[in-house]
Amino acid sequence: MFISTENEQISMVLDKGPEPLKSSPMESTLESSDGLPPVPDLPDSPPLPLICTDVNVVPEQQKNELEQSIINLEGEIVELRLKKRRLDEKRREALNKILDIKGCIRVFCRVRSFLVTGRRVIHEPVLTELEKVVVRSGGSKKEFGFDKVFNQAASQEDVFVEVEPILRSALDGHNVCVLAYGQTGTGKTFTMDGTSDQPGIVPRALEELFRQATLDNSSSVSFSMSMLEVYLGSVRDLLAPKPVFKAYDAATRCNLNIQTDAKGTVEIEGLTEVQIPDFTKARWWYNKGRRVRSTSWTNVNEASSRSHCLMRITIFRHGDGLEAKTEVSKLWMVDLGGSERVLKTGATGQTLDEGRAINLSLSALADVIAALRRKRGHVPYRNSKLTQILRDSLGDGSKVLMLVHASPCEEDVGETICSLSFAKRARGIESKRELSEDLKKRREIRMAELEEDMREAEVECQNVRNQIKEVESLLSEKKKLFSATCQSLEDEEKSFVSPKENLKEAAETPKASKNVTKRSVSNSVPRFMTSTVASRQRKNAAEKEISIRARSLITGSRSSAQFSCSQSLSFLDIRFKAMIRCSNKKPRYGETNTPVTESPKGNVGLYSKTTSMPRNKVVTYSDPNLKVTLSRHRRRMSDFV
Ligand SMILES: Nc1ncnc2c1ncn2[C@@H]1O[C@H](COP(=O)(O)OP(=O)(O)OP(=O)(O)O)[C@@H](O)[C@H]1O
Repeated sequence: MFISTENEQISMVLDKGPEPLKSSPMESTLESSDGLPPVPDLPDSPPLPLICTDVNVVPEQQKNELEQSIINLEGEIVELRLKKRRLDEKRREALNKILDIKGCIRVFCRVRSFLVTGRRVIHEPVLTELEKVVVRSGGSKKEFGFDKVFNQAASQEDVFVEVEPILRSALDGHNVCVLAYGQTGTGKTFTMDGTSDQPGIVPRALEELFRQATLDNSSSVSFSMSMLEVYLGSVRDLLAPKPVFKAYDAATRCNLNIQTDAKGTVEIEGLTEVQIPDFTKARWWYNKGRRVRSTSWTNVNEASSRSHCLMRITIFRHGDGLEAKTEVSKLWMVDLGGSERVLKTGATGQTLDEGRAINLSLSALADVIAALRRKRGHVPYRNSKLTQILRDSLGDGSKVLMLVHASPCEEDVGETICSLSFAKRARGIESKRELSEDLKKRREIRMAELEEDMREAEVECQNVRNQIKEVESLLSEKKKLFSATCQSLEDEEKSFVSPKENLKEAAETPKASKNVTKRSVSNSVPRFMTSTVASRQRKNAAEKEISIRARSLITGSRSSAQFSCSQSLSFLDIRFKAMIRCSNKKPRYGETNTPVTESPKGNVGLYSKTTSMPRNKVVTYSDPNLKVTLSRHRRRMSDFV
């Protein structure tokens, strides 16, 4: 029976039980090159079907096919990346338009919950609606509009959901600034940092950034982090190495220089910038910076932040093969110092100075935002360190999100009104309250359309990303297969020794073969494993015997070729193979082969196909019947050996 395994590209002939097999007629007419008689023709045997595959041509053809499919797959990847880029641009555009409609400076309000103080809450002066806060004080009522209001029951998750789109904008290449503003003790630090069980915006944002970055496999995104505080009008590096801090005291606080280049890009001289390869590392650096931040006890908050704490994430978006340039954007997350009436906090001495400095810089921030809102030519960035640092992230093309915090308590009403008025100024003409109902409606419809476009582009983009992943993995498989095929061809070229040469080698004098053995062995094994004179003689004797027996096998005189148990003849022995090949008149590399046959009595026939297989070719059989037959075949061979 002939079985051709498609994958391995080999043909094998297996015995047909007791029925005698006949070698091919063509084979019987061929004369052995070394003068050995040809294998006798068996006239009674039925002619066998012949399936021959030239193993020497197949790898070459396979190599060419693989090469072509690699080229095709690479082309497919390029096209998919282009498509992904177009979809990404579509999504970015839609998001940008949404943010523009919503306003480049968005203002949210969060009203803190009542703290457990033991005091009974008699009157609640602050009422919240979806986009409105109403404050009642001394018989009067004041209303403040916002883009979004978070009431006392709002969770950290609720807040983050609204902040997330602006993070996407930062990843898309815009400079973004998220600011927490409000009176001391209203929950700015709680919103930004949170606690271990209720993480705030910063840890969530870091996690989200890394999540988004891993989604996009075609362009690589990397992040670096810096942290600083603006304390008493000077800039202090929160991630600086320790020795700097040891020498650090009130008089010699680090005062880093702020530089602005011709393009308006801000750089802070000497500010530590650390690479953050993953979320864990980012969190570690962030906690390190937080621990260094200046806080002190006040009447209002026992761990009151006495400075503005700024964290900068620099986003580097390295383009794929098609777009080599790197886009850089900044995401600032700022926990501003508490706006407070210094007398109320009971501050004296240095704490009083800290309060004044905070208020001064907050006022400068309010001026900058007001100037931007009015689109004035001159924006007073230089009035404070805070506004100098944020210069390139507050102006044109940037997105600003201000979270104003308010206290729900009666005794804080005055401060609450101050904070909400600040927010109102910041919102300015962006406020929807100034728009007519009709215009508001049209804007909402447009935003809904854009949001739909964005979602569609996102889903499509994800599909394309998945497709790219699939094609890339297929490509890598093909490449592996290709290099294996090349290697196999190379090995075949190297290992191919013509039958004549083999026979010649086998018949050579012990001296000559000794040299060959010595050379090859000494190159590959340790010295103690090299052959001795006695072992070489034994080997030569065995080789001669192999040669004689193989000849007798070929001529059918099996009885005269009994192998002793102590001598082993490898089925793959190159000389043995060469002789068999020769006796079959096996054509040379690249020519058509003679099929394998096995003699009816279970003894050896010819196996020319297997002998010419590339050495590293792994043959597998998926057909269980074939496995059984092959193992029987192998057993016979070992019986013979
Ligand atoms: N939404 C909230 N839910 C529960 N607790 C809150 C909330 N907001 C603030 N707190 C608690 O109120 C206290 C003061 O909050 P936090 O320190 O965040 O205020 P702050 O505005 O940062 O003050 P400062 O300006 O003095 O630093 C903290 O104990 C905090 O846990």
